[in-house]
Amino acid sequence: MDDYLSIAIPKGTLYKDTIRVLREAGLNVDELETDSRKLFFVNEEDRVKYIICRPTDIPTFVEYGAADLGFVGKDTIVEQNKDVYELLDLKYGACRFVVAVPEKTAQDGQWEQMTHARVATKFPRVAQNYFAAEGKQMEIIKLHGNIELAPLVGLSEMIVDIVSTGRTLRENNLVAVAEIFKSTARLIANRVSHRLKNNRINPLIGQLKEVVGKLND
Ligand SMILES: Nc1ncnc2c1ncn2[C@@H]1O[C@H](COP(=O)(O)OP(=O)(O)OP(=O)(O)O)[C@@H](O)[C@H]1O
Ligand SMILES: O=P(O)(O)OC[C@H]1O[C@H](OP(=O)(O)OP(=O)(O)O)[C@H](O)[C@@H]1O
Repeated sequence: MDDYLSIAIPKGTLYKDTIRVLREAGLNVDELETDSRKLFFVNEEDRVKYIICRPTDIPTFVEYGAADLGFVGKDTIVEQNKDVYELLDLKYGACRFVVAVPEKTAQDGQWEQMTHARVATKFPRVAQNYFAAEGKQMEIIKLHGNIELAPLVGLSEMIVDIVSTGRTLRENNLVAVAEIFKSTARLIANRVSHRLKNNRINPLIGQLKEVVGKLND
């Protein structure tokens, strides 16, 4: 194990806020702000390696130790249930897991009687656990995106998905009928790195805590 700290950064929705908190925590992230297609950067001065990943792959990189640390949504952590250590709630990337149904189904209360409906989702474990706890045996249909499409075209009766502003649901005539849990971005660590690189990781956690505290004042 070398003395570099490797950090997995999610592309997409969480990218900008992640870069921002790292910069404010004192790291030089200039290279990550260029319009580049490079997926791996090394900053020799900070002795940090940056790995640019798909958000859903972050827990895998961290679990295997390809990255010591990762930034990822709580939704993804819960869904994947990997053997990683959750260190910090970063507060940004706020969204909610909901069950949503077509407006009409919500209005006539039909969805509450449904015990064997089809549920489209990107998060089968979350959906399965939720409905099991409700005593409902739904058929979970795994999709990889644009989940809101499923009820519109008859693929499913309902969906389990994350909602932030609610715009996507509204524009597709869907209504949230139950909240499963709230999610924000988290800092996760590989279990071995967390022990062996604590001299690098602990100061960064301290800095990040301060940054997150300030951003939420
Ligand atoms: N609309 C949103 N508002 C706030 N946070 C969101 C929103 N959508 C997603 N997130 C958060 O950002 C994380 C990454 O979402 P993003 O849409 O960038 O990637 P993805 O398409 O889900 O991942 P992948 O490309 O690996 O399938 C989510 O897991 C969630 O925590
Ligand atoms: O409430 P809103 O602010 O409209 O945001 C919610 C949307 O954001 C996420 O989609 P994402 O952009 O991750 O795309 P995806 O459908 O491919 O997962 C989520 O799956 C919703 O579709």
